[in-house]
Amino acid sequence: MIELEGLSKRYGEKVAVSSLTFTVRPGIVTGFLGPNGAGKSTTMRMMLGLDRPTAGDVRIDGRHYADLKDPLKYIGALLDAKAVHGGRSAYNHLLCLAQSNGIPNSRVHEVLDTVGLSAVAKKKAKGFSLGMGQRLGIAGALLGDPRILMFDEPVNGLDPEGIHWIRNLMKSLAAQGRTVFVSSHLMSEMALTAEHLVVIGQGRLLADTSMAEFIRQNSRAYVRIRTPQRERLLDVLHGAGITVVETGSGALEVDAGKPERIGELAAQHQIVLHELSPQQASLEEAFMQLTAESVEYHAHSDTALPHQWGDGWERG
Ligand SMILES: Nc1ncnc2c1ncn2[C@@H]1O[C@H](COP(=O)(O)OP(=O)(O)OP(=O)(O)O)[C@@H](O)[C@H]1O
Repeated sequence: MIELEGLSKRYGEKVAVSSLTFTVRPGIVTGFLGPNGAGKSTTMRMMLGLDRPTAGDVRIDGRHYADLKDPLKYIGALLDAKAVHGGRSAYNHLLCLAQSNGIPNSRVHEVLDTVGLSAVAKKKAKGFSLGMGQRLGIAGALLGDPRILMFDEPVNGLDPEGIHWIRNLMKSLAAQGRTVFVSSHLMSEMALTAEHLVVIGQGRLLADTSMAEFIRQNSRAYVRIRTPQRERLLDVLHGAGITVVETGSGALEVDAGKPERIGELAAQHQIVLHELSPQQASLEEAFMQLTAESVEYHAHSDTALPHQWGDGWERG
C-alpha cells in the first residue's frame, strides 16, 4: 500500500504538486492520469524518496522510503528507462542492483527471462532499442520481488506484442495481491489495464475512483437509434414522454434511455429500426472532459501543421 498525506512540492514559484492525499491499494492496478506537467513524475519521485516533499508525507507499507532496508524488496519502480549505465550489459546492470539490495544473483536470470531479454543479457545497454530499454527497466523493478510496483509510462516504445505483455504482467502482479501503480498517456491502454484511477491536474487531485465510476461521472451515456421512419419514431417517443436529440447525421439520441423500452415502442408501432445501441464515452473522452480546465499546453487544432515542431504550441 502507498499512502500520500497532504503531499506537496514547490519548485521556486511553481507549485508542481499540491496537497495530494490518496491511497494506492493492493490487489488491483491503479492508473495515474493527468495532462502534461500535471505533476505525475514529481509525485512518483517523491514516493521513491528521489525528491523531498515541500510538505506532507508518503508511506510505503507504513514506512518512509528512507527507512526501508534493501528498498528494492519493498518497492520496484520503472521511472526512466534511460537511467542505465550504457556501458554495462543488461546482466551486469541487474547484478549491481541485486548486490546492493541483498538480492541473490540467481534472481537476475529469472527476471531477464521474465522480460524476454535472456538472449541479449551480455549485450551493452547502450545498444538497446527503446523497447528493450523499457524491458530492462521493468526487470529492475521486478528484481526484489517487491509487494509494490510503480511504472511511469511503461508501454513507451513497446510494440503491440510488448504492450500486450506488460498489460498482462501488471494484471497478474495485481492478482497476486501486489500494489501496482502505473501512469500512462495511452488512454485506450489504461482502460484495458487499470481498475482504479487517480487523476491529477495542475498538481491537484481531480478524481480517485473506480474506472467504471470515473467514466460514468465524466461522460454522457445515451442510446443511438437509426430508423428509415424517423418522423414516426419521433412522434412515438415524444408521445411516450421520451426526450430525443436529433443529430446532424440523421441518427437520434436518447439520454439515459432504456434500449428495451425504445425497442418495444418501435415494435408496437411497427417501426423498422436499423440501429438501437447503448453508447458510453471512452476513458479518453471522460478524461478530456474532466481535465479540460487544467490542461497547461494546448495545440492549435484549426491551423495547418507548424513548419517546425513546437511552433504551434502555447501555454494556456
Ligand atoms: N526539477 C524541476 N524544477 C523546476 N520545475 C520542475 C522540476 N520538475 C518538474 N517541474 C515542473 O513541475 C510541473 C510538474 O512536472 P511533472 O514532470 O511532475 O509532470 P508530469 O505530470 O509527469 O508531466 P508529463 O506527463 O509531461 O510527463 C511541471 O510544470 C514541471 O515543469
